[in-house]
Amino acid sequence: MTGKEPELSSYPASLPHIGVKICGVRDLEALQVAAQAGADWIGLVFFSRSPRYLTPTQAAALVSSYKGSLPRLTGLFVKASDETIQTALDEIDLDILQIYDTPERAQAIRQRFGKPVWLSCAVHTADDLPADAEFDGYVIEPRAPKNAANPGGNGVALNWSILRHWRPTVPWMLAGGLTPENVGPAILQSGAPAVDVSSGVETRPGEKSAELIRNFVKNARSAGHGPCATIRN
Ligand SMILES: O=C(O)c1ccccc1NCC(=O)[C@H](O)[C@H](O)COP(=O)(O)O
Repeated sequence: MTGKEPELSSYPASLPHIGVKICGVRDLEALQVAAQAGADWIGLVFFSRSPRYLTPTQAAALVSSYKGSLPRLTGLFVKASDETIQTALDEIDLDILQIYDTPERAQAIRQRFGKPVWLSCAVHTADDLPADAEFDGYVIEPRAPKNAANPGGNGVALNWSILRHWRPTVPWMLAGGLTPENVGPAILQSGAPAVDVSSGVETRPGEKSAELIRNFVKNARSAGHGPCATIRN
């Protein structure tokens, strides 16, 4: 596909609840549990250095082995070439492309593939928050630690309060270091309309826990009944 504007509304501006993305899903149990717990998106990591990596063929097989109603499928790409993205799309019908790259490159990907693009933004202070741009969503994450092999999935948390008064016109979600225990305070302190988790629902890198996924979704949704989250939705 070339030069197409994305048609899908990929994001939760209209969701009646706090949006939840379970990222780095690699097996059928995690997919089932996430879907049945009510996750809005699952993330599939197409970056070979990640412990959550799936080849496009593996990802397609995983998704087609689940017979229930699927959350939206988000594919994660790090500094990926058009060819890498096209290879994934040839195998699996991703709803959203989550891009770790420059805004310019992410914009080019959006135009090239005609899919909604979420730009992953590495943030340390409020000055790092992105200005409004032509994206379908932002994933706001902490900067990766200096020695990290991957730009995300590191279990490191942001100072959530820097987001409290941020009002982008583009929908966004909070990621980084979230767990079933801290997701409620994170939503209330940041005002995030949606949250994204990977290592916080794992027993070790790449191994998702059914119990932690269920608790994460439940606690995120409960936090959504608070006054701060109501304002944001
Ligand atoms: O999860 C990975 O291994 C990964 C690799 C390369 C790019 C992104 C990756 N993960 C992104 C995410 O899972 C989330 O967007 C986010 O960073 C949450 O991570 P965590 O702190 O582990 O909850």
